[in-house]
Amino acid sequence: MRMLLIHSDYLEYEVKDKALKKPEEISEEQKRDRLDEVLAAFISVEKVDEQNPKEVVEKAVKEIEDIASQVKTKNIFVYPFAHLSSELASPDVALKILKEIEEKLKEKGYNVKRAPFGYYKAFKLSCKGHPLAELSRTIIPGEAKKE
Ligand SMILES: NCC(=O)N[C@H]1[C@@H](O)[C@H](n2cnc3c(N)ncnc32)O[C@@H]1CO
Repeated sequence: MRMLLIHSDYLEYEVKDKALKKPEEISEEQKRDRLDEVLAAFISVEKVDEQNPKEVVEKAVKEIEDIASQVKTKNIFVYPFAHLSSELASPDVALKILKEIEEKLKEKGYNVKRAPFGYYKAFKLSCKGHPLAELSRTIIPGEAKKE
């Protein structure tokens, strides 16, 4: 899994078009949304993550919690982003993993939104520019076989 984490004054998106034949079903409200004072987590779920989704979810949540506490925000935007890797997981596995990251963070008391999966979206972001405002993480499941 590859994550780009941006601490931002806000993130807002608007769904534009389908990017998959069968994108995630969404309500009218989910077609656009916004969160202020947010840690945006742009996530590419990778093929290797399919070997141990549970462990990847746990590691991703831990990394996001760690950074959220450093930048002092409880607002998290989980954003599916297929542009950080050339070895993407299947959409079904990717969506399942992203939903579990969202759920785990909510269980831990974070205010979490997740952008819709399988769409092209316009988005606006206002990076805060401090030294921890732009970070990236690579997560590999421990038992992953080295090919
Ligand atoms: N910027 C627009 C966009 O990325 N759209 C992506 C994601 O919303 C989602 N998607 C598909 N596979 C994946 C994956 N492995 N990891 C994350 N998202 C995925 O499906 C769209 C087309 O690839």
